[in-house]
Amino acid sequence: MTTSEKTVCVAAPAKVNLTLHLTARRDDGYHILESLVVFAGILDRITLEPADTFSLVIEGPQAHNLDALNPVDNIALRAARRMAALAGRKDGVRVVLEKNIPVSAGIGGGSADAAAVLHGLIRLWSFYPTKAALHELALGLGADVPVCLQGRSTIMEGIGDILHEAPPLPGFWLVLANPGVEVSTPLVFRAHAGDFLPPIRLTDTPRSAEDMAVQLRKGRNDLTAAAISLEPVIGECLALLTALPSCLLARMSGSGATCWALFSTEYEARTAAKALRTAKPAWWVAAAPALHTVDPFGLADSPVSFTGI
Ligand SMILES: C[C@](O)(CO)[C@H](O)COP(=O)(O)OP(=O)(O)OC[C@H]1O[C@@H](n2ccc(N)nc2=O)[C@H](O)[C@@H]1O
Ligand SMILES: Nc1ncnc2c1ncn2[C@@H]1O[C@H](COP(=O)(O)OP(=O)(O)OP(=O)(O)O)[C@@H](O)[C@H]1O
Repeated sequence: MTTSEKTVCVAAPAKVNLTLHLTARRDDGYHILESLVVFAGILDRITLEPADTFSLVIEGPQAHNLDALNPVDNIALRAARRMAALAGRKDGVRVVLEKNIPVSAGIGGGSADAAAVLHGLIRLWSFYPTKAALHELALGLGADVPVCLQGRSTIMEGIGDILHEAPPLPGFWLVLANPGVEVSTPLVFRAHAGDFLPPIRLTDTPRSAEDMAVQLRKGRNDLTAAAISLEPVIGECLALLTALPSCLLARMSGSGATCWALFSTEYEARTAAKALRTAKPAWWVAAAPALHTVDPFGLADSPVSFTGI
């Protein structure tokens, strides 16, 4: 655990939607969805230090993509302020964010950061809100924050607020590829044609990565066509991932543009990632294991870099 007397270090792993079925649109514009979510060993890292005021420092390979954002609008800082309000605290916290996850990429980087801040402040402040209060705070920050807070393979329903434990899943590896375009989640939802089909769930507990891929193949990401209509390069990304040797299945995550390819082994995933990096040197490409249960403090301490490089 990277917790000294004065600082807490927390991991914020990327979220990956293995399926994303939209089943309805609410009057307020939000969509009812059903999604099988896992986490991948690609992380932002957050360090929290006690301070009189709230401040944020962003570093790491993806930091420049947040340069234009006013720090007070950063979801990590918003999460900290709301937690302080819930705790009735008058002091602040200094947040250091190591940004490794691409921004506006469909793999929940901001949501993961927010969830990590909440975990970290619970520890730093020894403040234990009720489960209901914490869930409400998380959902108020964004639809993906509750699942990130949960930090384990989950079937997500409602607008992202209803969470069920996923069936036991096998170990597997992912290659994540982002073709270098930021995609706005609201714009992708808006571009969705509005046809709703029933969700396709895993029928049996998958015995292997291959078995899981066979079952997932019947499932969908219902935002794919909308995202491709906004950024056609996502179609190319999916085609290249699908064609990688040993790839069992490729799909888009969330509202894109990041797509994933599923592999049985680390060796296959790393070999495929290397080939894709050679073909597309300007893209962000990472090989990562699926993490079925996230220990946000233990993972932050991991000697493995988990930064996607
Ligand atoms: C698409 C997913 O990434 C799947 O995991 C999430 O549902 C999106 O989660 P998120 O980025 O945390 O979403 P929010 O920040 O709450 O919402 C951004 C925008 O996405 C759209 N949105 C989001 C979630 C949802 N269930 N229905 C929606 O229509 C809304 O237009 C909303 O204004
Ligand atoms: N800490 C943060 N990390 C990333 N984006 C942030 C952060 N704070 C605020 N944002 C803003 O949030 C928006 C969405 O960013 P994020 O990287 O979370 O998108 P995403 O991966 O598509 O999320 P999701 O998959 O949950 O829809 C961007 O406009 C970005 O400027």
